Amino acid sequence: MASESPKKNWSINDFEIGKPLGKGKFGRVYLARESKSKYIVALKVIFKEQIEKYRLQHQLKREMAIQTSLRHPHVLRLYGWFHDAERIFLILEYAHGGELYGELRRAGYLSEQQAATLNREIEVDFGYIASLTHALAYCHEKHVIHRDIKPENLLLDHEGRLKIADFGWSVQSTNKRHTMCGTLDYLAPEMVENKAHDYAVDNWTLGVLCYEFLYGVPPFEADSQADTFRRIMKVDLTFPSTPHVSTEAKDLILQLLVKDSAKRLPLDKILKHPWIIMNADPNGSFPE
Ligand SMILES: COCCOc1ccc2cc1OCC(=O)N(C)CCCNCc1c[nH]c3ncnc(c13)N2
Repeated sequence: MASESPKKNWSINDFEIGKPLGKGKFGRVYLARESKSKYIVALKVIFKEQIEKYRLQHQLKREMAIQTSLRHPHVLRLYGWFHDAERIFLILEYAHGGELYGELRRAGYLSEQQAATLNREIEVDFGYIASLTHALAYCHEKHVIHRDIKPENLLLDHEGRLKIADFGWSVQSTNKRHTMCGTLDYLAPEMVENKAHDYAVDNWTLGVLCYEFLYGVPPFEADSQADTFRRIMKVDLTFPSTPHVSTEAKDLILQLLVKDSAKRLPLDKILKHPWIIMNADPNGSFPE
């Protein structure tokens, strides 16, 4: 849409607003249609008062500049934005399948194929960990660390392909970062300690998500944030004795949930890990 047409000064009058798609920390997301082209989009409405209250103007500007510049099949497109007196509107690619979170909660946990590389139902290779790894490798190449990957920021398109949304906490990494952000469950030890951190925080989060896809709960879940904090700092990781999780899956998780960020399995090695290979399409089509 916006990528075809010349840059336009959009306004809310250019869109017909549809059903709400969900509510995030700073705004709601709506289904919407651009009136002339009938192009379906998601419109995220953020109240300026909220952004000003938490002094997040610069962060939001950085997030929008980052997400506009990213072009990857597993990164949700930000086509453009506009604002009025009270609100900022983000014009986004619409993910018809909604949040991966919903699918995980409905299923309880995912099969190893779906989590790793392949979803047999649609015979299309876009398993979540492989897709996420490709998307993160692309972001890291562009010096972007996401830092806030969690199931509610992972969306599914109409074919069930994963799309990462909400780069709200992402940063252009020039040097080690010192900003505290996000919920604790998915944060690496160096993040929860608010220490210097770099790209490897996203590798840690991949390990957390891999565990949660397979067991249905994040690895360091606890009754209080303080206890989650303690479990992350100790890397207090246990694997429930369930038959459906292979030794290879546990090996990959153990190679990602490593306290020393320099020792976490690099993204290119994840795609060559036996668990990814053994779950790849038996017809040999390797993950993208
Ligand atoms: C600063 O903001 C940067 C952009 O953040 C987002 C862009 C698009 C989003 C969600 C984003 O942030 C997270 C958030 O607002 N929620 C968790 C609540 C809504 C969940 N979306 C549900 C949803 C369903 N089909 C969709 N198609 C496209 N985008 C969607 C959704 N959501």
